[in-house]
Order: sequence, then structure tokens, then C-alpha cells
Amino acid sequence: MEAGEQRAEQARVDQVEREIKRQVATAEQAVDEAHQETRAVEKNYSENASINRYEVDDIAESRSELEQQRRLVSQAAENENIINHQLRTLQNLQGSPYFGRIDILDPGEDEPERLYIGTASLMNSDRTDFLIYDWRAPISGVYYNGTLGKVQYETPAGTQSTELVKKRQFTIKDGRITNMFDTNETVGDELLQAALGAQNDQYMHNIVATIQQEQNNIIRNTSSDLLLVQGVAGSGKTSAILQRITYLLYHSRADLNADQIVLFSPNNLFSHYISEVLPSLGERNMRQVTLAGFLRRRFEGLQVETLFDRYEERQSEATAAHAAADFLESATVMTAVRQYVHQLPADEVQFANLTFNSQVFFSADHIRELYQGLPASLSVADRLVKLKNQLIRELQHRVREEAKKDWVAKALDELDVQQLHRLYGQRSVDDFPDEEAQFAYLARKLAKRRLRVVADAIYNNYFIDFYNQYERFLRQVALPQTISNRDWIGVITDYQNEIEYHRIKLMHTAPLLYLRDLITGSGQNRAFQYVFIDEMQDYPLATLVYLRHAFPKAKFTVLGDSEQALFKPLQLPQAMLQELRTVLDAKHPQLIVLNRSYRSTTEITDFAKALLPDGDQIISFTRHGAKPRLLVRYDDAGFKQALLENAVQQRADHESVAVLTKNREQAQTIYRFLHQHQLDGLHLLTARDSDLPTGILVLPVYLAKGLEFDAVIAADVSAANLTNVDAVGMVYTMATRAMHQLTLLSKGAVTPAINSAASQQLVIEHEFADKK
Ligand SMILES: Nc1ncnc2c1ncn2[C@@H]1O[C@H](COP(=O)(O)OP(=O)(O)OP(=O)(O)O)[C@@H](O)[C@H]1O
Repeated sequence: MEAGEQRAEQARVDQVEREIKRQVATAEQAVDEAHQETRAVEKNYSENASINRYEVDDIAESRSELEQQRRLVSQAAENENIINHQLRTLQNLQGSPYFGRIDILDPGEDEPERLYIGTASLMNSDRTDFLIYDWRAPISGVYYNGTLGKVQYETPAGTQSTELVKKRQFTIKDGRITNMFDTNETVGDELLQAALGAQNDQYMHNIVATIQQEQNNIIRNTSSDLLLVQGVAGSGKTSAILQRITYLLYHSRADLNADQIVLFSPNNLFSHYISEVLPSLGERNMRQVTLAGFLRRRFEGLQVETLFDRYEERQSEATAAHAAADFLESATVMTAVRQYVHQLPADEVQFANLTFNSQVFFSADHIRELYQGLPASLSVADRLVKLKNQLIRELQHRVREEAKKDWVAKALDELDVQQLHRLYGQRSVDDFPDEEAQFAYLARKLAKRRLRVVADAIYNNYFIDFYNQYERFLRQVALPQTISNRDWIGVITDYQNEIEYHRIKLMHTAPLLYLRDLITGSGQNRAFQYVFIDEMQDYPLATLVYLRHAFPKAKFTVLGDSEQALFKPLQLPQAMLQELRTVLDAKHPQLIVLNRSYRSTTEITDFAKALLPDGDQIISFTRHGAKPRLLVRYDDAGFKQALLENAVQQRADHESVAVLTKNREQAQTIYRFLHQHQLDGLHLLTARDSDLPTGILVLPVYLAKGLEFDAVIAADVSAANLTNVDAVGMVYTMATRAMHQLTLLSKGAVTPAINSAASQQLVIEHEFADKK
């Protein structure tokens, strides 16, 4: 490119940088002012709120004044938030204001228009012109999708046409253009190379400057209610959905906010790993939850087995147990639940006593009688609503009776002045004709307050024993032939025992929750508009059916890589789409397949793809590094020595080195061993951890899902250690976590999962004990 051209572009960058600086200064001042305003109204509010309300003559008036002040506080805080957000967005632009330029010639125009594209929009000082267009603006779609010539792009007003006459890409660092070129492709590999080589911390980066065309299709898809993304490891699935979230938030600002989006992420570490992406784009984070967290909230009081616990257990379980789990995790079992609830006879409902002060308040028999008195033509859920209303009416009656009892008079006597005032609520002494009326009022209020626990219990459906109900379901469900009656009895007994100890296995969670929700007609959240599920290959179908039920209004974006399935056999994307389409009841499903892998060097990807029977479809990105190494040691001491040497060596070269193991126990053993040698920055990561430090991290492979590290040491890939059918998925997942360097360690003969084609991609080193 001509030097003059670069000078002209640099001059523009300088001008834009000056404008950003000016706007940052204005925004900083506005932030200060807004902050002071918030402090002032807060101070006013807290001073007034702390006045003892009972000393104020007119309580009602003081309340409404306080309410008004509270509103002022929240308005001021909201205003401060908005200005802060604007400041952050401007600061993010500083130093690297844009990365692309498109010149477009609209129909009927003589001169092309020049548009610059960055992470956010920026207007000039008199707000007449865009200096930068947000990458999510409709016209920016042309940058990612279009090659030169006639192009179309989507806008809220419909499809528009234009002509793309130039596409230019920039790398701008600290306000200097370090690289710029014109291109006809989506985003040049050169830029991508630079971006991938520059990952230098433990956080995921936003990929906005280098989004690839097929990723762009994921990001800008607004028409599908089920978007299934099947992508090989490191193909940018997670990156693409994070960009998609910011895109959706940008486009539906008026009717979508971050609280209406939920991302199911594979583990707590992952949340930390991606936490920087959205803020770097000026967006608030969506809600994030792990499956374990979601279930924990729905099973309060029970300890729910996690995916990881299940995985650990499955390694040691007999195959008979697998058949039962497979059934309980299938969509079939969910259909059976639906049918069971639909036909649930009144005498089959497992009612429970409602108690108050350890005494039966409403007996199960009484509740059943009420239920049986309701029209059988109603659905179970509708009948329950009516039953609850009846119970509430009875409770009100009981409150009146209870108010006459001695315990109430006694409790009233014991109240201090403040408590008494609170009991009066809106009323005052003068509102009552005589003392008797006053006492009756207070007694009723007190009784009502004490009996609120019963009201809550009614409201929360505590009068049905769902654990028993589910057991009844299990006892009558039609079993597939793969499960013998004897094994099934074992499953039920195990379930009962677990409940006894306040625990529940993961395989029971979806059918049990579904059963509970269908009976009570609850558990659905209609506010959520988008549900994202990452690493979907680890989600049982039954769980997906349940999530569809729990978020009935949401569009689903489901991402996965069946090759990384640590828990189940491989499935083809098309078959998966069909299956999901049914279970998620989707009207406009779409499948997008990503075959290009960006994370790892060509050498690592070539090894990983050779592991898979259909690995040919994986396209490695051309970024070269050292060949992966396989070190085979035939005794424990040699193995440990190799591990230690490698960990130290890799750490000298890299920020993050992960030692990945098959399970928790092996991670602990390795950690203890390395710990004895006092390695710098050594960490053992567990399912509870949510911080992802740099250094040498020892963790089981399932906790590394979705993450990436500069260097990976896979320990141990011996045949003795990796015997299961899922050994291939395991080695594949371990290998594809590495960005730059991969070392495999084997104690003894190597697992057959590393076949001869894969072995050819390795530098192999054997060392026998007697050689040393
Ligand atoms: N268009 C892109 N531009 C720059 N970097 C990219 C791009 N796409 C992906 N990457 C990088 O490739 C790496 C892998 O991306 P990501 O984690 O999104 O892949 P994934 O498909 O979710 O992987 P996995 O399934 O293995 O967890 C990340 O470092 C990401 O920043």
C-alpha cells in the first residue's frame, strides 16, 4: 500500500483519537457530576429514613415522601450507570478505534461513502456524522459477509442493496496503524494469525475484528428458534455466541435486556474465562449458570449430583447401571412423565400433612378429601389451584379461630412498643371504637402473621410429597428391554436411600422436576427470551426437554461438539438437529457446522483430527508450532520425572500450563507430587473454583471444557488408564485445549485411542527404566 495512503489513514486515526479523548474528558466530568448527584440524594434519603417513624405524626405522609426519595435515588443511580457505561465504551475505543473500512456506492449515488467499523459507534462533536460505525449496525454486515461488488444487507426496514467498492482492514495499536491492507475476503488470515498468536492472558478475547463468515451467520441469525451449532474443538463456537449475545442486545435494545438471556456454561471456571468479552464490547453480562447451579436452586435442601460427580461415578459403574441412566436421561422418560401426570388418579396423588408448630395443621387425608371433591374433568394442575384456594380459605377461617386462643393473647402481651406499632400497620389507635375491637384486630393480625408459614407451605405445594410421587412414577413406568426388573428395583432403592440422605442423582433430576412442575402447573419462566447452552453434548435429552419446559418463550442456541462427548457416543449433526427439533419443539431450526479450528497450532490440530474416524472434515488453521510430543515411561519414577521436567520447562515458556487428568483423584495425586517440588504458580482446580489463575494448573479434563491454555500436558494416556470407549473423546478434548504446545505422557503402553495415523503426527520418545 502506498505510503501516502497510510499517512492519510493515520491522520484520520489521529483525528478520531482526538475526538475520543475530548469525549472521554466530557464523559468523565459527567460521571463525577452524576456520582455527586447520587450521593446527595442518597444522603437525603438515608437521613430521612432514619428518623423514627413512630414519632412522626402523619405516618402515611412521611412514607410517601420517603417513597418518592427512594425513587429519586434509584433514578440517580440508573443515570450514573448509563453515563459510566458511555465512558467505558469510549475508553474501549481509545488506542484502537476501529479495525475496518468499507466504501459503498448506493444506487443513484456518484461518490462512494466511506464507513469505518469498530466495537462501538462514535459521532463527531456536532453529532452530524458517524466517525465509527458499530460492528453490529446493519451496514456493518457487509464488512463480514460481502466480497467486492453488488451486496445485500438486512435492516429493520428490509433487505437493502449496495455496491461494495473497497474493503480495508487495519491493525491499530496505541493509536498507530501497524498494519493495513485491502482485501476481498471476509477477514484475512494474516489478521487472524496475529490475533491468535497474541492471546496472552487467561481470559477469552472478543473476536470482533476477525469474525469469520460462518461465525457471522451464527451471530446475526435472528430467525431461528433453535440454532444448533456443531463445531469442532476451537472453531469459535463460544466466541461466536458471545458476539451473538452482544449483537442481539444491540438490535433489540427496546425489548431485550441482559437479564432475559441465560447462558448455561460448562463449569464455574468458564464463567471467569469469558467474563471479559462482553464488557469489552460495552455490554452488560447476561445471566450465567451451570447446570449444577440451576438444579441446586430447584432442589433446595437436597444435594444434587453434578455432571462431574456422575462422570467420576460412571467410570466405575457396571454397564447395567448405564442402561437405567440412559433411560432416565432420554426424551422417552419425559413423555412417560407427561402421560403419568395427565392420567394421575386422585387416590394416586401423594398428599402430605401440613404442620404448624410440629402439629398436624391440615392432614393429608383431609387434603385428599378436598381434592377428590373437585371436578375430575379438570387437569391435575387446575385442580391443585382450586385445592390451594380452598386450603387458603380454610386457613383464613382457622386464623380467626386461632386469634381467640390463649397463645395469641399471651404473645400480644409480650410485644414491645415498636413491635406493636408495626402490627398496627396503616391503622392507629383512634381507628377503633373500643378496646375490644382493637384487641380483636391485633389478635387477628398476629395470628395471621404466625400462620404465614402455613400459607407459604400451601403456596409452595408442600402438601404433596413429590419425592414419593416420583417413586410411584418409577414403579409403574414401562421399561425398555435393556433394563431387567431386578436392576430397576435396585435403581428405585438407591433413589430412596439417596433421598433419605438428602441427595439426588443427576439422572433423576429432569424427570422429577418435570413431574413436579406438571402437577403444580409451575416452574416456567416466560421472561427469558434467549437460552444459550454451551457444551450441549454433555446434556441429557431429558434435561433439554426440561429446559424447554422451564423457558417456554425462549429461543434456543445450542452449541456442541459431539467429538468432545466425554459421556456418550458420537452423533451426527443432522441426526442431532432432528432429535433436538422434536424435543425442543422448534418451528424454525437451523444447523450451522464449523469445521475450521482456530485455537491450536496446525501441528496440534493435525494430531487431534487424526484421532477421529471422521477427522478429515476438520480444517486446521495455518499457524505453526512445535510438533506435539508423546513421552512413554515404563515406571512410576520415570513418569513422574518426565512430568516434573515438562511442567517446569513449559512454565518457563508460557503463562498458562495445564496438566489434564482423567479424573479428580489423579489430579490430586499429580498435584501432591508437583507440590513437593515447590513449583511456582502451581494450582489444583476443582469444580468449586471459579477463578482461573495463570501458572501450572492441575485439573481433570472435564473441568477444562471450553477453556484453553498455552500449553497442555496430558497425563496419563496409557492403555491402562484410558480403557473406556470414550478414550478417544478424552484424548481429543485434552489435546484441543492447547494453543501452542502439547505433551502427552504415558505410563506404560499407550492407549489404542492414539492410533497409528495420530502417532505419525507426534514426536515419540520411549524411555525404559533399565536404560537410565
Ligand atoms: N474469528 C476469530 N478471530 C480470532 N480468534 C478466534 C476466532 N474464532 C475463534 N477464535 C479463537 O479461537 C479460540 C477457540 O475459540 P472458542 O473457545 O470460541 O472455540 P470453541 O469452538 O468454543 O471451542 P471448544 O469447543 O473446544 O471449547 C479462542 O482463543 C478464540 O479467541
